[in-house]
Amino acid sequence: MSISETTPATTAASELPARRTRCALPSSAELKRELPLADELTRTIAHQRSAIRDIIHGRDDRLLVVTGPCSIHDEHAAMEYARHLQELAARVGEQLLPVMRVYIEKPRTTVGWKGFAYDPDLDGRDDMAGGLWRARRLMRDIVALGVPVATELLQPMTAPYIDDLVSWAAIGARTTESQIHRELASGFPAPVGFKNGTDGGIGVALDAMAASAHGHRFFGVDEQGGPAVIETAGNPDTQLVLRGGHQGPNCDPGSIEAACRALEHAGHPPSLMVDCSHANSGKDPFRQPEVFEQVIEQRLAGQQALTGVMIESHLEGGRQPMGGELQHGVSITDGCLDWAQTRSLLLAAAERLARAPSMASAGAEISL
Ligand SMILES: O=C[C@H](O)[C@H](O)COP(=O)(O)O
Ligand SMILES: C=C(OP(=O)(O)O)C(=O)O
Repeated sequence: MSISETTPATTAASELPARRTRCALPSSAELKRELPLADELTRTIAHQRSAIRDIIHGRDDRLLVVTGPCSIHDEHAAMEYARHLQELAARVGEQLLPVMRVYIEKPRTTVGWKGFAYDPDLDGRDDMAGGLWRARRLMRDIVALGVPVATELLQPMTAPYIDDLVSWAAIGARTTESQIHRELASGFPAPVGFKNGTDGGIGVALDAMAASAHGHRFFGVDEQGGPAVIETAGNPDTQLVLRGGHQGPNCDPGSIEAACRALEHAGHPPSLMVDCSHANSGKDPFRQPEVFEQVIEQRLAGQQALTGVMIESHLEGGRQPMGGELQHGVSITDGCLDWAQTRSLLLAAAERLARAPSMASAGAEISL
């Protein structure tokens, strides 16, 4: 369902003021009080973040695997996926560190459904208070399974509602160049991946890494919801994410080597993630395994800069339009690879990496 189907733009333009307050929201401190994190979960998340930092900085040679739906739209399906990932992680944990995509906001090229945090009931009412509450509860339930959570940081105001739950965050291709998102990343308490721009240019992501490594002061909202000057320390744990661009993919060995040279030139560590979806797969979700295989081949050939991979994956493959009766476990945004194929792909990769002499875990057996 697009926004234009729920809020007629012509009516809004002629009968409503250009901007108005629709309703109040709880502050992030209030939501965190309503849905608190137990000390044990806080420790689990600290451990997950530290494991991801170790991978990004080359202290742990496992492959970080950020996998999960393009967007969350159904908590039951998301929990089903999380339980599958929990089971798989126990089998591949020596070689791979699976992290679940729990994307509650979607950047749109023009207009469209903006995600679970905005419109959790998929009915155009935009119950954003309910969306934040349900998103926080869902992330907490997923972390309680021991599955680390990844998300995209899009609207700076939503981050404080979930920042204690996320172990890896992305800044998307449409916002990597934005100063506001670099400031946000500079104070985010977990590693952050910057995507290359939609045109394929990696310069904006390298600049973003440099900008977010610095501390910033900027206009924001404090935990109580009041206007405030926010001060950040700078985030040293950032990573380039290659997602392809208008000219096509950028995950071949030549592009990876060029990206490594550019990282080195900009003074960043040689560590990057390949997004198997988006322009790297020509937006065909079923081509993600080819891209994934390219990453594994390069790792096995000694390319240690490839520290992470991203897959858009759901219980079932493909995508479906919004509106009408929805099929369980099928994406309503970008097409996804189905869980069965995702599972086989990850088990086979773990098996191959386990046999690679350069891996710390060489020799470990994966039961297929
Ligand atoms: O990953 C998701 C999409 O590619 C991104 O949100 C843009 O979507 P759109 O082009 O359908 O708006
Ligand atoms: C929107 C996404 O990606 P990108 O920013 O690369 O388009 C995404 O991963 O959901």
